[in-house]
Amino acid sequence: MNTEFSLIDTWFAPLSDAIGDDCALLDLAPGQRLATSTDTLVAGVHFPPDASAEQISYRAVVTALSDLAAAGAEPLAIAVALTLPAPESVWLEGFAAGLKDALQSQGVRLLGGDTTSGPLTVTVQVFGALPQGQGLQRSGACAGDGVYLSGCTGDAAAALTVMRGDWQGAPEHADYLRQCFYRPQPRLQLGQQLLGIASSAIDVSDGVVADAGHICRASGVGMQLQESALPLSTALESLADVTAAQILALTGGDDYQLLFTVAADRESQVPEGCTRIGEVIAGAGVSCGLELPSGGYEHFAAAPPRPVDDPNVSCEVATDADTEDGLPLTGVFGSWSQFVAFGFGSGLASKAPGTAGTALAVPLYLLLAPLDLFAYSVFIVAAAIFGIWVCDVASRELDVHDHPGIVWDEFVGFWIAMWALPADWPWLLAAFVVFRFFDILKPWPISWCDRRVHGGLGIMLDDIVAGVFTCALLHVVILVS
Ligand SMILES: Nc1ncnc2c1ncn2[C@@H]1O[C@H](COP(=O)(O)OP(=O)(O)O)[C@@H](O)[C@H]1O
Ligand SMILES: Cc1ncc(C[n+]2csc(CCOP(=O)(O)OP(=O)(O)O)c2C)c(N)n1
Ligand SMILES: [Mg+2]
Repeated sequence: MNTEFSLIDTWFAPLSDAIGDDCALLDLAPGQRLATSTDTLVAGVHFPPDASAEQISYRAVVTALSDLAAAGAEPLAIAVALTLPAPESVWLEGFAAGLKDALQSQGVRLLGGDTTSGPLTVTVQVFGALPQGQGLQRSGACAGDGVYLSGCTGDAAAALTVMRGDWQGAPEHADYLRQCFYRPQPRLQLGQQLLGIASSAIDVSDGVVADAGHICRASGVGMQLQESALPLSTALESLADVTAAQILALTGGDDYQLLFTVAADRESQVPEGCTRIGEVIAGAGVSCGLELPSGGYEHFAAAPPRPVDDPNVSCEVATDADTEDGLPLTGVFGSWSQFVAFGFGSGLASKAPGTAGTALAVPLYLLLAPLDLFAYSVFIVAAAIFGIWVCDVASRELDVHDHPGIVWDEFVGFWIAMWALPADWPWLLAAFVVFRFFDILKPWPISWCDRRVHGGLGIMLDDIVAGVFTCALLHVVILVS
């Protein structure tokens, strides 16, 4: 009978010489650093409920090890916590076989774990070693660095659609895609090779754009990605619509490739097989030629993005709306708050939406310029308070924080910049240039507002401060000249 302890003795103890005590002891060589990380997989959330036990355990181990790859650490050992509804021997045999396969193929020891009854859930903690003082992190990317991707993305997300029965288009690729989902290769060797080369790194679990966003937030930078540079597998290329394939490669998670940045003088050292897909820029957020309505997978998000419904036609992230250049128009114009937050459409510019929004703020300013200073001040305060609310509503509706197309903040920032300045062209031009300078380069404390303040206030505050700085600077110019 499979009770808790007999189950452990039967299925897990044979896989390890460290099992049996309250704690496992792991010796590290002198001068080494421990890298450790924990990840949980839940049936129905991380893998289809009908996945085999062998597929589940193998995938749980390799996806958890992927975090060591992202740190550049050498994998040493893992611990596995298993929650399962019933201790069925056949299932446990499969689970132990997948676990053994993963331990052997990845060269790690099983240190121990925990076994409980409940809904099927697998948690894997991984332990790795790094040379003293080294380790790749999400922070460290600098403007001018190249953005690189190891291998192809989008395949695991496409696999999910195949498994759901939503994609019949490419039966010859079905096995390849299933392998991508259930047996991703954690890029452990590549991660170690990147120590001393990459300025930042992350593994792609949530999706390229979402994970690029994690690097941007941790590093205080922005990224410009080129969708045409994305490597696509033959399976993904077989999608009739190349834009749908690119959106899948940008937003589909579960691929466990590495996304990393490299300073210009090290780019020649980037190992083969990695593709330059963009550049780190000053500012914040990730942009690309395609407007993506969602930033990738996030637990508890109102509607987690499902990659493809019918890839031969289009991509789900774009199918719930009439699209133009991949942008869901109903997503933007479906509510008046989005229409306003997107600067009456000016924020839809595919290049430099912030600058496009500021450009529209200029003629709007000319309409306001006849107001006396008191009325103008009241208007700006009202526009700022209204902006906090409307940007919050729009970003919640779109499920993207600080979408680059939201430019009401640029309107208000520019109007603040022009406060009490002469309404003629030299000053308009000066305010435009200086405001864009502050808003794009985000010197402290603008960068702090951008990263640390959230919601509608977070969207507005950095532009308000940039506007105040611009205004102050131009008034100093008036005083001294
Ligand atoms: N419940 C938690 N308690 C403590 N730290 C957590 C918890 N959940 C996530 N974290 C930490 O938050 C960070 C981001 O988590 P996550 O995005 O899941 O990373 P990853 O993609 O590498 O698994 C990691 O440093 C992780 O250790
Ligand atoms: C059945 C099923 N539906 C949807 C997905 C897609 N999915 C679920 S969680 C996730 C993101 C990665 O999981 P998370 O727990 O965030 O991993 P971490 O980033 O912590 O490594 C993705 C893309 C999936 N893997 N399986
Ligand atoms: Mg995690």
